[in-house]
Amino acid sequence: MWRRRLGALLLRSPPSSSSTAASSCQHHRRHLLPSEEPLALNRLARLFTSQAVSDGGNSQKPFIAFVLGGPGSGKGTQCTKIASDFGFAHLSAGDLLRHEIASGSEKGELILDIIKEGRIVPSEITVELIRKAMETSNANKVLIDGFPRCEENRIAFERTVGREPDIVVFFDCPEDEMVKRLLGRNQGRVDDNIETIKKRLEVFESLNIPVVDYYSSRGKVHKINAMGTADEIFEAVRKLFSSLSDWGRLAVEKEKWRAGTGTATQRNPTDLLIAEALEFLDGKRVQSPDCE
Ligand SMILES: Nc1ncnc2c1ncn2[C@@H]1O[C@H](COP(=O)(O)OP(=O)(O)O)[C@@H](O)[C@H]1O
Ligand SMILES: Nc1ccn([C@@H]2O[C@H](COP(=O)(O)OP(=O)(O)O)[C@@H](O)[C@H]2O)c(=O)n1
Ligand SMILES: [Mg+2]
Repeated sequence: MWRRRLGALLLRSPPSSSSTAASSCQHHRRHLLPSEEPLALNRLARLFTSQAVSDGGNSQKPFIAFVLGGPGSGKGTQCTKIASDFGFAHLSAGDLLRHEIASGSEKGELILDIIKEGRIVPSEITVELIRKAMETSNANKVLIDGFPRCEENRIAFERTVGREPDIVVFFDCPEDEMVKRLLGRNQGRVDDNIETIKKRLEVFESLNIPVVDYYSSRGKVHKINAMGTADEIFEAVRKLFSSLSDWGRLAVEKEKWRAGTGTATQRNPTDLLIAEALEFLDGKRVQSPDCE
């Protein structure tokens, strides 16, 4: 039985319902470059797991996922679900900016004017809000929702925080669907009107898609088709994060095994299981007679 379960786990391909941007992109095909290097899944998964089991959230180096997509593509909705099922802190750049407006600060007035016009707030303001929120949350896994919106955002983040994200999740949604969702959002937002929405869509195409292309060329983008119900979309999202978590556990076992717990003569069923995982992770096909 354990063998059958292991076989099923091992033979499952790496994230399947999402895809790296190199594969078909229904709504933004023309923008996305093929990945220059494949996503280093083992390394990524190991990092995901080691952060997930780190000691009480004191890690200095959280696992960072940027969550991108056009306005109304469902970033916020999906982030809430990921945070609740996978233990991420959810930092929404837009929410941080709106809190700053609500605080009545001088900066808040400038931010309000920019948001009303659908433009992008200066990077130093947004990056500083995100940096503080990361520090305060002290989380070991962080979703940064709606950021970076432009190359300037991206460069400012990487300079200030000193690193790139571990993955980028991109919600791919057709424009007419985004407009429909935004007009129905009904949260009293100053920017959910048709005039500002048009401007936001232009800004998305001209400034945000280049950021997706950049991370795509770095092999970091997982594209999710954002059409369907929120629950259907979350099934694809769940598979992506579950794969990272499953593969991460196997990678940890591999390291333990390599550290010397199993020799050929001492193998018990657990050692065999780990040996199979080892072979698979090393890129060899596992002979698993209990599975098809
Ligand atoms: N899959 C979906 N189908 C229909 N409506 C959705 C879906 N996902 C989110 N929504 C709704 O669309 C609006 C925009 O979603 P939101 O998560 O705020 O998107 P974003 O953060 O990308 O702007 C919200 O009113 C939300 O309830
Ligand atoms: N990185 C960011 C994120 C948001 N913003 C501003 O905040 C507005 C709302 O962002 P948001 O992420 O809440 O919007 P949605 O895409 O979720 O609808 C954007 O249109 C920008 O004006 C920004 O300037 N820089
Ligand atoms: Mg949002």
